[in-house]
Amino acid sequence: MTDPRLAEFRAEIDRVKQVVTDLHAELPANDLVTWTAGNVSERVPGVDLFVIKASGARYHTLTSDDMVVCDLDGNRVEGERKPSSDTAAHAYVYRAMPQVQGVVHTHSTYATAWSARREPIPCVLTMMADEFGGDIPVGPFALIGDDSIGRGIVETLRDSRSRAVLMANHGPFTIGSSGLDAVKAAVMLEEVARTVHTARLLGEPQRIDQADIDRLWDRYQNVYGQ
Ligand SMILES: O=C(CO)[C@@H](O)[C@H](O)COP(=O)(O)O
Repeated sequence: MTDPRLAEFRAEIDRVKQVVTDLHAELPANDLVTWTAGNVSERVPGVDLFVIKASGARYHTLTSDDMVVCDLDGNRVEGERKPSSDTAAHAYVYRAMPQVQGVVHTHSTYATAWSARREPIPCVLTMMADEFGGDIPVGPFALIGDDSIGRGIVETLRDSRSRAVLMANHGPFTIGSSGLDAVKAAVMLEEVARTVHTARLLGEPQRIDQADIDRLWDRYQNVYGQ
C-alpha cells in the first residue's frame, strides 16, 4: 500500500531528492569519500520523512532515482533500491534531535585517522572555534546496521556545540540545519583535521583559551556574515 504522505508532499519530496543528489556530488568533489563510501540525508520539511542515497550507489552516476525516501524509523517508503547501510543511524539522529535537518557521513582521510586514534581534535584554530565551538569530540565504537551508531552520534553531540563527531575506528558524521550545512561541517572538519595533524608534525599546537573560544564562537554564530 502506498504511503499517502508521498502524494501529499510530492513536490517537497522531489525537491529534497534533487537537493540530496546534488549534495552527494560535494563529497567526491571535496575529496571526502572513496568509491561508494559515505552518504548524505536531509529531512523533508513538514513530514516525518527523509531522503538518503541508495546503498552502494556510485557517485559519478548518481541521479534522484538513486534517492530513497524513508520514515524516521529508517523504513523505506519510496525507492527501487535499499537505502544506505547507515539509514538507521541517520533515522536515530532525526528522531532524537528534531532541530537537525541534515546528516552526513564520510571517510575523509584526516578526520578518519583521528577517529582511528580515538583522539578528539583539540581546538587550536580560530576556524575550529568559529565552526565547531571547541574540540571535535570522539564517539563510541559501534557496529553498523542498527541504532548503535546513531545512538553514539546523539550521545556525543546532544550537549555539544560541535556539528561533527569522530566515530571511533569508523569515521566522521556531521549534522546541520540543512543538508548543505552538514556537508559544510564535513568539509571544514577535514580541513581542520589535516591542519592540526600537520601542526603536530612540527610540534605541539596550543589550545585556545576557553574564554577566547567562547568569544570566537559567539561572533561567528551571531555576527559573521549577517
Ligand atoms: O561506513 C560504511 C561502511 O563501513 C558505509 O557508510 C559506507 O561508507 C557507505 O555505505 P552505503 O551508504 O553505500 O550503504
